[in-house]
Amino acid sequence: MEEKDATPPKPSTDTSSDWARMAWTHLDAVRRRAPLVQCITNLVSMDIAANVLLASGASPAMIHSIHEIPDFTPKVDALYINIGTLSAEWVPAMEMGAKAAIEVNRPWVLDPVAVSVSSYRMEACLKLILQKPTVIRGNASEILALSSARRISGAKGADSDHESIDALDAAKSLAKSSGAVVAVSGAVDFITDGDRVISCSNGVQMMQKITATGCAVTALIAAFVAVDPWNALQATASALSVFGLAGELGMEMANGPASLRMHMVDWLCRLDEGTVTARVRLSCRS
Ligand SMILES: Nc1ncnc2c1ncn2[C@@H]1O[C@H](COP(=O)(O)OP(=O)(O)OP(=O)(O)O)[C@@H](O)[C@H]1O
Ligand SMILES: Cc1ncsc1CCO
Ligand SMILES: [Mg+2]
Repeated sequence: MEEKDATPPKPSTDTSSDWARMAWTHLDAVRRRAPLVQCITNLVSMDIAANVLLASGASPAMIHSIHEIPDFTPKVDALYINIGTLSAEWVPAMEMGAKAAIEVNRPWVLDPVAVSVSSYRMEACLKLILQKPTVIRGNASEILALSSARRISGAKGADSDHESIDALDAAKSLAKSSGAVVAVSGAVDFITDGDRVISCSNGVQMMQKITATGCAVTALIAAFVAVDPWNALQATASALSVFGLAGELGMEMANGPASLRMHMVDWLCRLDEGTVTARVRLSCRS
């Protein structure tokens, strides 16, 4: 990452236009500094996550072998861990990666995909959370389950069975118990550190019809937090809003989920200052 010490100026966040300006500042910093984001992520998400990171200006690396983590992870700007296609050989890599990132003071971000489907997954996640993730981003069902450390009935596989607002209290409580910023995605995204809550209303419903959009936005959060690690709450909100805005603009040109995916990635690359500052919809709730 170039200009390693140049963090974005801390934005004032009094009005919605200040929040939108903040989102632009973060996106601009990602483009200028091209943070290296290591992804230990599921097999479904690898392509879309890498393309979303590249289009946004970051540098993705899908590297997950325990034989490479000691050499590679200390050099990255952020680490992204996603348990979507968890199996026995991935767990040690995730634990080793999180430990390595923490040792060199790099942010790391967790996506607890389908945490409710098995005790194995829940236990793996709870153990990872002991390694102090900077951010946890999940859908409402995932955050509800993780916050209570219990599998919830009725939760589907990777998709949510709840509205994001239903998981807001759970998100606050998980943020307080884990020390992480917690983001719940959905029609409105909520981002909280346990006290403050930011809401983001960018995005379109059809984003749910593209597999691994949630995984991809968590990867993007890692890139945004890499350029502003001391303001993880704000950086996470910026990433969600920029991603949602790319979805809105993409939807204007799309015929369905497959073309939305393509246009969304194009828009992540094309977004300019005027569009971001005019169309990002972030606000402080608390
Ligand atoms: N109803 C909706 N309206 C607008 N945007 C939405 C809606 N539902 C989801 N999104 C957006 O889609 C993206 C993915 O969120 P979602 O909650 O679907 O993640 P997820 O369930 O973890 O996805 P996956 O596991 O498939 O990766 C987020 O950017 C979110 O803001
Ligand atoms: C569909 C699916 N199954 C495991 S991971 C994944 C991608 C969305 O989370
Ligand atoms: Mg998910």
